[in-house]
Amino acid sequence: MFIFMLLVATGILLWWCYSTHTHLKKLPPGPFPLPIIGNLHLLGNLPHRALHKLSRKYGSIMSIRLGSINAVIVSSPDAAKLFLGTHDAIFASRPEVQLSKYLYHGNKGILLSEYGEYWRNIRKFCVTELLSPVKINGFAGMRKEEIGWMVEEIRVASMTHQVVDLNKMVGSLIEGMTCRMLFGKKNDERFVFRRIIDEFAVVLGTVNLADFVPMLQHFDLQGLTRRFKSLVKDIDEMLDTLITEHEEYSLTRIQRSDQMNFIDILLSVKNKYSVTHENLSKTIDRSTMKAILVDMVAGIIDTSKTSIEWVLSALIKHPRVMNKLQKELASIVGDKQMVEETDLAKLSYLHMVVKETFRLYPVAPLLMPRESTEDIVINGYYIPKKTQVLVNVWAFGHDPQVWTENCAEFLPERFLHKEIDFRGPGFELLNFSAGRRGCPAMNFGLLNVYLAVSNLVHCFDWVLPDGTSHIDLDMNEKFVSTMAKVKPLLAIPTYHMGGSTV
Ligand code: HEM
Repeated sequence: MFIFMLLVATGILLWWCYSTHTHLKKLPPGPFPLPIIGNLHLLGNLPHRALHKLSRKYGSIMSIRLGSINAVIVSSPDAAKLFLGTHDAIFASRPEVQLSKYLYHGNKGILLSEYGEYWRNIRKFCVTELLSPVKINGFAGMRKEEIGWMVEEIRVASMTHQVVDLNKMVGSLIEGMTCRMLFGKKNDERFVFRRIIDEFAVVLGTVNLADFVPMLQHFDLQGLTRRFKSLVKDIDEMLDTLITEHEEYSLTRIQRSDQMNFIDILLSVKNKYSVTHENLSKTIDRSTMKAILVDMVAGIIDTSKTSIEWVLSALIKHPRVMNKLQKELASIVGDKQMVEETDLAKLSYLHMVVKETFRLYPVAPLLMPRESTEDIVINGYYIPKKTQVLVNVWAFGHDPQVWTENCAEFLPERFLHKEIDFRGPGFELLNFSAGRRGCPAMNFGLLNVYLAVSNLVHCFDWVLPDGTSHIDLDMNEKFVSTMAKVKPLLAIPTYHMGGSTV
């Protein structure tokens, strides 16, 4: 009898172990991986589109293998809610990449640091000391000046009906504003900011195969290690010189807090007690300062300039929407020559236009990779520790189940009387991501976009060169450090003065 009972108990135990085990091991469905490269060959030049296509077959939580890395692709707002909402803490880390070893001074910044105490402190520090509304408002005068110069440059070009390269024009605006905010100046004959920033964008945007197939790290087949080293040397040299100058200069002047750039602020809080950086007082050293400044350059420039170019392109492509926005601007801004930051909250149609553009043309279509720090079961699927998670917001924006059958249409009015926003409560518009790791500068990012777009549309009418019809404007995208237009936006301006054409 005892032996019989023992056998039954053992049987039950084995069955329980087996069923639990198989339940836990049920990975999300996905395409069959090849040896070494896994599914890398399926991604193509536009991975957000390729992954969207695959997710139609395998579902909104899909497994994929990127070289030797396990990844999960999340392709619907409901699924995103599980990963970036309900279980955000487990997916709040970043995978280790080769770039951070060289560029981020041993992961001393926010962007690529792993989740933990250091990242928490440095993020809190940046949000409070650098990116707070008060600090960002302190640069309003500088932004107004830069926008004014850009408008004047385009006004002069309009007098001779010149074609304006809006990609370059907006790029210079954002770079100028960023360099002044970070370093206190935008030109320095010793460094070519533009060259360093451009190279940085290329390096950030290149998919480094060695991150997925580690054995390739020894060969540097793409020449990226060489480029990382040379770039980091240039950046270090530039930032070291600028920081030393600020240190020397700050000894000889009394600064007003509204005139302090980011280097000034970082130097002023270094070694001082503050509730926001209590735990950091020992760690805000020169390399941390450099890592933070590099993060800011990476966070601001490409995202802002690419977003602005997409919004302008969408407006030129859709004259009805452009007209309606110009009317809104005329009614709110009136005869004033320029749109001011205080006008922006009243421009509700502008907000809808930006949402609609971000839905169809997200600059970060796969957000930024996250990595799980624990094993977890989600929707019945086992997701092992150290799985990479990519959230395909491009797929959300093109899903008729989320936006109805007219989802391919550019229709800002779809947001009228709807509670859909970048801030939630839903996960439909996830361009700035969500949860602990979500973009810490969303309001500032949107401010740059609203300000540049509203002024370019209030001050000018735009037509395409060579008699090209708006219908033929090329809206194709490429996947680089951001999702950018393949062809830069070129257009001919006509100047407006207080709403009337000059
Ligand atoms: C249109 C503008 C912008 C867009 C669309 C955007 C989007 C994003 C996205 C998708 C992430 C990844 C979040 C995640 O992993 O969940 C991110 C992170 C980040 N962004 Fe932005 N961003 C913008 C502007 C800015 C600006 C202006 C700054 C800086 C001043 C900035 C600084 C950062 C930083 C530091 C992170 C890393 C956060 C972390 O890892 O904890 N971004 N952003």
